[in-house]
Amino acid sequence: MKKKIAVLPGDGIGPEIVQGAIEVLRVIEENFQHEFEYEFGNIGGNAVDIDGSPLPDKTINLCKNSDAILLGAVGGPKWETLPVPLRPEQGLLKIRKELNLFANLRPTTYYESLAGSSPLRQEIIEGVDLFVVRELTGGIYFGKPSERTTINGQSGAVDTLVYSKEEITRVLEKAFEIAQTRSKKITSVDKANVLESSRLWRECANEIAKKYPDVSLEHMLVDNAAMQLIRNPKQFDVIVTENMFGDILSDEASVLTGSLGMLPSASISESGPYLYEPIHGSAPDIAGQNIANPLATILSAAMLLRVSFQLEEEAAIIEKAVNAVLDNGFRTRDIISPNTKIVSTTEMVEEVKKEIVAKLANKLNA
Ligand SMILES: NC(=O)c1ccc[n+]([C@@H]2O[C@H](COP(=O)([O-])OP(=O)(O)OC[C@H]3O[C@@H](n4cnc5c(N)ncnc54)[C@H](O)[C@@H]3O)[C@@H](O)[C@H]2O)c1
Ligand SMILES: CC(C)[C@H](C(=O)O)[C@@H](O)C(=O)O
Ligand SMILES: [Mg+2]
Repeated sequence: MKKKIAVLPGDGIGPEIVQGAIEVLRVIEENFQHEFEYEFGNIGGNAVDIDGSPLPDKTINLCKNSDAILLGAVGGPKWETLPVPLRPEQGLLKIRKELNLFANLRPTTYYESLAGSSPLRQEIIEGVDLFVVRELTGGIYFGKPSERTTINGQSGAVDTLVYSKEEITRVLEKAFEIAQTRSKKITSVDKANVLESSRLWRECANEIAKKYPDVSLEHMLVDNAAMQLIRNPKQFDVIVTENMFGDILSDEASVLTGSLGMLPSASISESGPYLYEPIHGSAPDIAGQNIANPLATILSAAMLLRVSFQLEEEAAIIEKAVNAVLDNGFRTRDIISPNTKIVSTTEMVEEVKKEIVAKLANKLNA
């Protein structure tokens, strides 16, 4: 099968981790007789430098004409003082909006061998398996006005949190569908004690819940949810929430697995193409040193195979290989713990590739 993947490495550690994920995809191609075509595009700060825009038209066209998109991360100090339209993050927000990627799926899985890398006690995180569904194209990230202004003669600023019923409903529907395939429990997170948009969100959730009688719905205020995620994360299965709450809670959830460098994501629309990226950023503090953890991006590539290309076996073998590499004690610095072996980004990628090949050989010999 020939499929086209748009590859947007972005900034900071983006190119290093995306390179790793592509190498893993190539091993899958060779061993499963697939053919993927990779076409590269600029996004973020590098696109500002090269094309004068954080999301050039040619990148949008490339994405629209591909079967799936793999993205690294954008941003960095170099571009922080640019005018808003030229900020790297604007490129990311715009591609999400252009492709109508309204639901961002962020699974958080417990890895037994990483228990020692989490600041939380093993009994708290053991067996955690939660799935954040984050609304991605609405809310305070996109509401207008968003600008500097004058308030009572003083300089001020305004951002606008706005949601239509349709925007809320479609992401909630998606979350209920996902919950039906898992343990049939949803926690809808909001701030309905304060925000009108959250009260609408809660109403919509209650309405949709009637269509899914097999799924149990609970509501939780976001401040409590942030605390419960650390106190007792195993109470959660699917968490559905609006854009900014989902951004914050999913970074928090990554601590349960041991590191931000472990969490993949898929951003989906009604029609595709879908976009896959790690949940972390461009990590300027460690960029260019070959020490970043490539596993979140490799796991994002696995999600791409599963969700966009329906290649379940191929996705699963990548995930199993990642597990095995961790079990074998290989660690980038962010997940180091006693009695493990520190490896570089490229060495970690090599270990994952070796494990995939070894697993396939074992299967053949079985
Ligand atoms: N999706 C994206 O492209 C995305 C997401 C978040 C932040 N950003 C951007 O990234 C830049 C840096 O933001 P930040 O520092 O707040 O967040 P960040 O996620 O880049 O980094 C936070 C911390 O986690 C570490 N980290 C992140 N990914 C890692 C990995 N794969 N391996 C090892 N350590 C890792 C970093 O070294 C840093 O200490 C900003 O410009 C921000 O806007 C982009
Ligand atoms: C870089 C930023 C715009 C982005 C977001 O807030 O969505 C990031 O934090 C993420 O989680 O993908
Ligand atoms: Mg984020």
